[in-house]
Amino acid sequence: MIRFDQVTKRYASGHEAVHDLSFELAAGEMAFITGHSGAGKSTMLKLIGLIERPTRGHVTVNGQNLHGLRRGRIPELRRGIGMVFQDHRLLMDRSVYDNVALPLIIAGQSREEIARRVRAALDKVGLLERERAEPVTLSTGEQQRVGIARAIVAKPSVLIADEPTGNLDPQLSAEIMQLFADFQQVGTTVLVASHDLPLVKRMGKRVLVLNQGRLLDDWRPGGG
Ligand SMILES: Nc1ncnc2c1ncn2[C@@H]1O[C@H](COP(=O)(O)OP(=O)(O)OP(=O)(O)O)[C@@H](O)[C@H]1O
Repeated sequence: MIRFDQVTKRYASGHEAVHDLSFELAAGEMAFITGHSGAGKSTMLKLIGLIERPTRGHVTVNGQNLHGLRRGRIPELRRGIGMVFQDHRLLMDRSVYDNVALPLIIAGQSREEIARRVRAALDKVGLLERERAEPVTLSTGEQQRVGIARAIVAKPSVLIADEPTGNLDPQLSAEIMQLFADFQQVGTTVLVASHDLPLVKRMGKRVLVLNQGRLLDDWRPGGG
């Protein structure tokens, strides 16, 4: 689960990117964040991953209030959160397998466990056959799938994604969004920031609309 209680984020520049934002995403729920460029979407996701801290208010992830979370406990929190970025941030000189294995290596898992989990993650994103490939030899859509496999390989209970389809054509974008919906089906809490309003609407999930850092609308399927 993810909860924001009256969260404001003012950057050192003085710019208020998020203003008095409150919402809750229940465990296993999926939502999109949409809004104009600069509306605060990335900032919201950064607050969840503790890449940024709020100026005011509280962010709670999986029942844990991040306010006052000691630095030493941040890695543990991050293990429970899978993050996907538009530019996927893959290591281009490593194989697909090594890229996906990275979070598990950092977590100190055994080789056998890593092999089992990496293959399960690659299987979920349809790239099992490409584990030895280098990311440069893959298409943009496939590279994004590797980024998603890396995000979910440690079985996080929360998955957040920032414009994961930004560079993809409509067909590939729809497939990637469906992949996120599939992770929700198995119980993951999923929050995806996207500009692509037509695609977001087609997915039929909850939509949080941001405008200048404020929550303008909280649309739920079925009008609930
Ligand atoms: N580190 C920073 N320092 C100062 N201002 C920032 C910083 N990061 C973001 N901002 C500003 O905060 C506002 C919100 O930015 P944010 O990246 O959260 O928006 P966004 O909705 O994700 O935009 P986009 O769709 O263009 O990625 C913008 O005006 C941006 O310039």
